[in-house]
Amino acid sequence: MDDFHYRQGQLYAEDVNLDTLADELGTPLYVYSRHTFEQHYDRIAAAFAELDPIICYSIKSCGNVHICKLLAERGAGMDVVSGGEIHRAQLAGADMSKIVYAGVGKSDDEIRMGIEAGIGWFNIESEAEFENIDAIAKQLGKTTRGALRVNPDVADPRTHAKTTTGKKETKFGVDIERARKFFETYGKNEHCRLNAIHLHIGSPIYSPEPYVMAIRKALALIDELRGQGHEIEAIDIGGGYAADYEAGKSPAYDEYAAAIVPLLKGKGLKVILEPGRTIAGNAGLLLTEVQYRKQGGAKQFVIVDTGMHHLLRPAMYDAFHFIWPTRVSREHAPGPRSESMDLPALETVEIVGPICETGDVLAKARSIPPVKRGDRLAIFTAGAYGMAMASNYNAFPRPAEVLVEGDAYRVIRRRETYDDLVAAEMANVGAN
Ligand SMILES: Cc1ncc(COP(=O)(O)O)c(C=O)c1O
Ligand SMILES: N[C@@H](CCCC[NH3+])C(=O)O
Repeated sequence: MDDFHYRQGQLYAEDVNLDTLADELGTPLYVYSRHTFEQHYDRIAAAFAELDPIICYSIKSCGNVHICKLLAERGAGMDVVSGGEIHRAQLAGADMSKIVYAGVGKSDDEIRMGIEAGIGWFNIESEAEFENIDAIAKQLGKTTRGALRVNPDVADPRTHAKTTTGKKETKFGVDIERARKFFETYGKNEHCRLNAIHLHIGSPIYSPEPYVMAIRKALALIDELRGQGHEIEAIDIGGGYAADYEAGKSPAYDEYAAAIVPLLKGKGLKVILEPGRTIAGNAGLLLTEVQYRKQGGAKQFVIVDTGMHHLLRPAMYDAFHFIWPTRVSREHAPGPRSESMDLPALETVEIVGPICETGDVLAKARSIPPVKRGDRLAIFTAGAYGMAMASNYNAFPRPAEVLVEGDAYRVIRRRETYDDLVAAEMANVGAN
């Protein structure tokens, strides 16, 4: 059974009734299922088991320390993109040798932090960055490892322009031609040993084909480099595996694995994966309460107590999130989650938040069962890039996060207060 499911018309996370939870903890509230996190991690590990990969959970998708900890305890490494994420991984007790660190703008302090922590690989995005890492390692009297991020110039046509990273014209990585020169120039440097290739082509990638094309290009490059005497130990194939925003739209892990594993088997390469969304997406939802109803022209607005400040994806990428009340009548017990649900007595509404932006829309022209002030709605598949991208815009405190474990739950991040909003500003108040 899905960990988020309806029983007699009431929404549960595992064995916890979400209306009762909202009565206790208030809304807006991010709710995660521990079981879903564990299942997703275990399933992706099982699908790729033949390769014995390092699965580096991409912290940026949902970085709560408690979540990182439960995945680290299952053996996950971590994919990080900043010093702050290294800090989170350290607090979660992750094995530092299983940390990969990507990002085009790593600062000197962050590089030092990574080297001193003993991370597995820096995923290197440019020549200037490589030189800097090598120089800093030398100053510290240490060695580290580098994986060159190669931009294979492939993309999934269904991936939003703002989240595709595998095309030539993005800021990420270097193209294959430059990669050859990169190894020629830096392949023998000692302080940062360049011995791996990194790919990350975008997110979400809805079919295995773009991975296959990218990996084929990377393997051809690795053959060439090995032919020239370079030792290549690892290939990091990145993240991007889809989550079920709408039922049945994303491939199962086995489908990705069936296409990818045969390409990489027996190649003498340590394989690294960086899944984020596919582990966290369906493991979380955002609970919200209807504040008001309002008519505007021909539109019926349902105004809720959350919005783009807590879940930016609809405003930023026109992303679809299935939204449904926490209490429904039998006829509205949700069937397949999709944009076009053919059920009786639905109402077409705009679900909007309280932010002073016209773009603060969670769902446009969406059919849902009729709701009134005080009813609660669940915004599904919000575990990835939900709380992680939340802000305090308009000085709204961010929601609490709660982790459900069977019939129990733990608040893993308390709700912010108004004092939290100004805490970092208070030190010098009155000092000028
Ligand atoms: C380098 C890198 N690795 C991994 C990920 C995780 O992607 P996803 O959450 O889609 O698996 C991202 C984000 O897209 C990324 O930039
Ligand atoms: N943040 C994005 C995707 C980009 C992932 C980071 N490279 C999302 O919500 O879907």
